[in-house]
Amino acid sequence: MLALTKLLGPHRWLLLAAVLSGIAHHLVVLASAGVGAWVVSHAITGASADELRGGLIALGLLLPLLAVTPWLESYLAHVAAFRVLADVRGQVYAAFDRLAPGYLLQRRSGDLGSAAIADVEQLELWFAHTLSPLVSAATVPVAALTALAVFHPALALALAPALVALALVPAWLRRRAQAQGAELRARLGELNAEAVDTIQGLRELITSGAGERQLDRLAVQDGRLLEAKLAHARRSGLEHAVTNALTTIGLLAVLLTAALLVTSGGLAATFFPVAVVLAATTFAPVVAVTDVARDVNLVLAAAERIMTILTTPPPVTDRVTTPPPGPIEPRVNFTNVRFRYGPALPDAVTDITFDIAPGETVALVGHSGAGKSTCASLLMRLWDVDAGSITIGGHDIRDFPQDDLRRLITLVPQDVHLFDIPLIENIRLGRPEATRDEVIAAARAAQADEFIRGLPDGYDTLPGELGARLSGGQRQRIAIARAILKDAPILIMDEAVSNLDTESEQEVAAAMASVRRDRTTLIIAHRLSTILTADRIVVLENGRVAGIGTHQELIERPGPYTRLMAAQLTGSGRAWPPDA
Ligand SMILES: Nc1ncnc2c1ncn2[C@@H]1O[C@H](COP(=O)(O)OP(=O)(O)OP(=O)(O)O)[C@@H](O)[C@H]1O
Repeated sequence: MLALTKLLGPHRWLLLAAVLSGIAHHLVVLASAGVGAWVVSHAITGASADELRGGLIALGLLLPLLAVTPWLESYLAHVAAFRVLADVRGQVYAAFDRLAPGYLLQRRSGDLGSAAIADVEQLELWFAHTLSPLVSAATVPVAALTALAVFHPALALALAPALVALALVPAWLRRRAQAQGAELRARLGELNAEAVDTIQGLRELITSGAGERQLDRLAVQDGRLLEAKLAHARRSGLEHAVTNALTTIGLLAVLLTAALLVTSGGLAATFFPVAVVLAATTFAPVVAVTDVARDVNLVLAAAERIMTILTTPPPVTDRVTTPPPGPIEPRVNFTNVRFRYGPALPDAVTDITFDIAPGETVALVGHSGAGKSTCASLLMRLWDVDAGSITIGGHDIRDFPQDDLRRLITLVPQDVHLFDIPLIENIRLGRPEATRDEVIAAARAAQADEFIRGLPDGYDTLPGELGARLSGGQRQRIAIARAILKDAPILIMDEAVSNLDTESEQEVAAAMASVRRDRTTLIIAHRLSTILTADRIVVLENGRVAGIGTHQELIERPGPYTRLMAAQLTGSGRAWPPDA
């Protein structure tokens, strides 16, 4: 609950105004019901118009408030809630940005989507529909009990046990409710993740004939969610039944006590309806809050998931605010770098030492899991090294603010993500202020201009409309165009592993040659043709450097490189030596 108030931020005053309007509303209901019952009971016992005037005037004043206060409460609570929701969503996206990708890689994208959208939406229930009724439920009965005690203390005493019992119901079921709330939100997150996974992997599922099995997995997740919902509904139903029973018992107790008091002369008969109406009205805010409070466990679970994201420390933090002075020479040095992904995990890379001279292209090669991507991630400072150092132009990369470091480096990933905005904007992500002509020039250099012009709307085509119609090679050329446009002095390329057709491969190779020109380049290389065009090759084996040199130097020494080449050539069915 404390976490929820922390999320309020500057909107707490608006919510306080909503809460005060809610209290005012319930007090007005209480007062008008009491006064109304008083007027009616006096009217039927023959009171004169003069005697009724005070009550009627009070009713006349109370009626407009009866309409205005609930409207005000609902309006202010919703405005506050929607503003808080927008703020929290912004904080969650900012946290994703801060935590990417170290934390995000460990969570499934559907589950994160669920946290960013559904969990945040769930907070509306708390801010717009629960907080104000909760405060009213705590204050209004006290006022009603006081009013009843003024008529006769026995009436207040008759009502009090039911009210106390009602307040205890949520506490009685709290632990069960909390566990169910956490379970339900987690199951929903899992189902979301499974659904997103299924949609993203549709092509693989269809081509591998595994669609049915995936549907079964989805059904299992769905079943788990259903079970969690049923458990939640059972507890919620029990709470509802107990609340109803206690309300009825409380009302009967007041009725009975009032009747006994009237017959024994302890209470004027005209106050009998007033007492009963007051007692009935007292229960309204309590019942209203137990109604919404039944789902508060869901809100608390959602808030906890959100707070986990907001409070997770980022994998890297800036230790400086300004970059080193002067021009930075694009020379990269890895010196005795060691890194592991978690305290309980083995080293992913150990004692890595190599350098890339300005304008040089170094290819990182090695078996899957050898540590190639880890080296590239460390250079981009997605994680910090555990030992050793990485420098650019002689400056430790930790001595650059992250934004400045990432301006020096551009990445062409294996599988480029295209946003559903026109292709021209997708390329422009490399440099948002670039003109259309500059974008087209970059696309031309990346061998992407021709195929883009061939699309229905050319550069204005939306990738979403194309579905999966852009090939891997075409996507990669768009990423290369982005990189050319960004024009950073250091380039990291993660070459696609999947096979491109020969034509596509030649076009990608030409695009790569164009983007590499005059840039310090680190390529995670998978293709022989790429390896052969590198100035030098760094061979990684089990997270360690197993050889550095030109292709010629490396093939002259039988070792990890020759084994790797032999394995690759056997796989591709090509003859050895490759450069023959
Ligand atoms: N996010 C991660 N969390 C934990 N371990 C990881 C993570 N990423 C990589 N590893 C581990 O670190 C080691 C190096 O992996 P890395 O991805 O750098 O290899 P790679 O040579 O790039 O492989 P590939 O060619 O298959 O991408 C491997 O043992 C891998 O299992």
